[in-house]
Amino acid sequence: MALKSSGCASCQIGPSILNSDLSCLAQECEKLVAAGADYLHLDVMDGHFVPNLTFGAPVVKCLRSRLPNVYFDMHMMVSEPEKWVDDMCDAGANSYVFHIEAAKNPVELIKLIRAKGMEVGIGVSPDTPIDKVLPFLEQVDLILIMTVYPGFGGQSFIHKMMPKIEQLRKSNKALNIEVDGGINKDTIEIAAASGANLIVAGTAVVKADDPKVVIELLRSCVNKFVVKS
Ligand SMILES: O=C(CO)[C@@H](O)[C@H](O)COP(=O)(O)O
Ligand SMILES: [Fe+2]
Repeated sequence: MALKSSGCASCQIGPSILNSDLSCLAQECEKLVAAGADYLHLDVMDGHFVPNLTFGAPVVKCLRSRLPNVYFDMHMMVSEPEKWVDDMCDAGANSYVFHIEAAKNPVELIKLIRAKGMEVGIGVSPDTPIDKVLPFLEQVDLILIMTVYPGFGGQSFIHKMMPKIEQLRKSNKALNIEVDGGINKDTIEIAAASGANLIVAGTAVVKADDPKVVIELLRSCVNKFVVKS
């Protein structure tokens, strides 16, 4: 799988492993892939940009050895995103999504990530206006719109982020717009109708009795809107 858009923003479902059983992460990842995940969304937190810690490149490297063909979408909730580009690339990351709030020089950072052969995304926290990323749309593979405050899984979806997604979709039909936070069977419709096509879902998928059913439900909902756009 690759995120690169080929003229239309196709639906892809990327479960977040943040709330899975971290004592057996590789099996949890394998389970999600078997359930139909298109990619895995890996949340890296540094305890500084966000008030939580998760994991870094060594864990990603171990997962890569167990899951050689799965796309790893790195959501880098870190204060110094330029610092981890090489390590994440060497560990086997496919995309590198930094937060606009943390980037001192977004243009240079985009170049650095591209030079390492990874796809590039920019994340936007809830309090950040969408205007901050508009200058970079042509240079990136995806924009990640946070629909919770970054830092923890299992939070409630913030509906008032939808105008950001609508504005992006209006400006570009082919842009990959990733939505992250509080996505479940009740919130997917509004996120998809607003224009999101890359769907991150943590709790709703990993805590489900049958993750496959939830992934299929999310996909069929998004596809209704992707086909129409
Ligand atoms: O980046 C984050 C949180 O900071 C997310 O990726 C969440 O981990 C998604 O989990 P749910 O909100 O779906 O439980
Ligand atoms: Fe995330």
